[in-house]
Amino acid sequence: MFSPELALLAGIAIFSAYCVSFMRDTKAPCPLVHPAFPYSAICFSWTLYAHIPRYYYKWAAKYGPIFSIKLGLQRLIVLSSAEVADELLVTRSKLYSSRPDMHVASGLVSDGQRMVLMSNNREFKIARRTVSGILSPAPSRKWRNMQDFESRVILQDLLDHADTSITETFTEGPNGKVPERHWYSIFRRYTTSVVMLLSYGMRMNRILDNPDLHKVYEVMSNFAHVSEPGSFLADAFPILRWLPDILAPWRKEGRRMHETEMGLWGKLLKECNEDVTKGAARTGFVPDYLRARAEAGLGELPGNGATDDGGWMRDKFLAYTAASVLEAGSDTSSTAMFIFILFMLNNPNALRRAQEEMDRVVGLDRMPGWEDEDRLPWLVACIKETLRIRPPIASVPHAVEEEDVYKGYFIPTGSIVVGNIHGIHMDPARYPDPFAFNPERFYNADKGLQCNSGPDSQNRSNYMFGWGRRFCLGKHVAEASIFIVLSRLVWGIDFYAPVDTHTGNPILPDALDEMVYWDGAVSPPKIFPVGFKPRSEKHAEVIRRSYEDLQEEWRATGLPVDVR
Ligand code: HEM
Repeated sequence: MFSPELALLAGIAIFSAYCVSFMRDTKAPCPLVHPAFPYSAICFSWTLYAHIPRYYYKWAAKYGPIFSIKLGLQRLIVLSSAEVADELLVTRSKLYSSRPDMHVASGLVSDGQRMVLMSNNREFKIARRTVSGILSPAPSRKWRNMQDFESRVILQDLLDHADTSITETFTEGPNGKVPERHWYSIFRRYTTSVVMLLSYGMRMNRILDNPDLHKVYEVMSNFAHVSEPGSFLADAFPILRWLPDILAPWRKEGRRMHETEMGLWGKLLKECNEDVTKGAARTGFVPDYLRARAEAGLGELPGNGATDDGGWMRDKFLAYTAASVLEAGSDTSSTAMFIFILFMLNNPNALRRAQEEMDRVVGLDRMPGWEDEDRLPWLVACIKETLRIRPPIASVPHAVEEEDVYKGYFIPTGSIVVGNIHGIHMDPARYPDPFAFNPERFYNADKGLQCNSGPDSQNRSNYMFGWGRRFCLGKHVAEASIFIVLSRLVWGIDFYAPVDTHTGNPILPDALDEMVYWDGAVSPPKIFPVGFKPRSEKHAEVIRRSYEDLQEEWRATGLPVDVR
């Protein structure tokens, strides 16, 4: 996204070098100013702009729980202690619940209809309320049936996959594309299928030769790319938005991407509406919504936004709200799973202890279920520690709707306020010896994964789901997925890294090395080879039988069987 703006770079680089500095304010004494800030020079190169989030937690260690950076005309305030983030993003959430103005990603690419990027306006509140209706604690349990089914598919897929990721050479595709035969694709199919089921009542029943799945990944990957901070100068310098088309290549590109997205999200909605009109028994957020809308006499409702009367979402708004659920729920959850596998391989004693606990509590004859969660405290502690030490999302931007003063710091309207999740998780006051992978800090025989991850601001084991009025809507679905998939993995599958034939050591990325992870809002580890085999013949038999039975269960629900 950098190249279309090259022509403008030279002049703007000089301007930005001037602009990139720690915040200077006139209204209040501003201890946020660090004139000696050594990183200003780095920011001279605009290409490094997008990489800034990876430095937040390091800067927090140096500059404290609240500091600010000025990037172009944007002011970024980074919150790196749980107390400060809770105070501003939760207690004062009335002021801090908007999103930064992303001209290209939100305005051009999403036509202003993408919920996750919306400011705290009427449309956003309508979307959030509607989506809560399917994702809050009670309704989210309804999807557990599908999470159970899809997690059984993962186990069979991993057995079939075996050493493929070790014996074949895989390289990461463009835009972080995952090769479809790599083991990452098995977990990604699961998470994408779960969100497709709950959004549209559709499943992704195959990985290979599945253009629909690839289309979803392509659109999600493009969107992730355009919504990264620093992708477009027009986001940071609003004056550029006035340039004519010939000098504003991002405009054409943004509109083109909007057409591509509507080719997917708009098409899914249209097909769903046709099914619902024909009386198909499809269930999920969108089909259920369309049925309710039709019953209210609004079968046809093209256009953007919501109706004045009743607040019914029009078609494009509905399509993008479902897209937001798909985008927010897919790669986030699979990233948590990849990170768990990486840390467990780096900490074999912790993994062994989790397997021993599993054998004691669950045994060989059946897979674990959610009812076992409270009886698997060591596994739960390992998952919690993984999510603490390397959250799938490192930071989230909110925007300030009205100026505010906090402990003498003046916070102007429009500032971007970043909840530095990774920084908070590395706060030694909260988590002593934060760089040590130590599940003991969460080991508690009485509590399951569901405990303490929010939104209760006083008592949280992690901050990966964000804060306040923008707190992740999919927390319950995500935690249920993470537990069911990882518990079944630990129960039934031995996973291992390839071994260096000369040294006899495992070939494994260092889970604590920053360079091992992709940049971006969601940052999974770069692909790495892992092999999978059943922990015993008995485990293999249970997995195979469960997979065969499952095909009948899919038929009974009217959903397509797995195709391999
Ligand atoms: C491990 C998995 C997940 C993580 C780490 C995660 C994390 C987050 C974070 C950090 C935010 C922004 C919070 C803020 O601005 O303060 C968010 C928002 C959101 N998440 Fe999740 N999420 C996950 C899974 C899911 C799932 C499975 C779904 C849906 C089924 C989902 C739906 C959403 C939605 C719709 C939003 C937008 C909320 C808004 O803008 O108001 N997430 N998530």
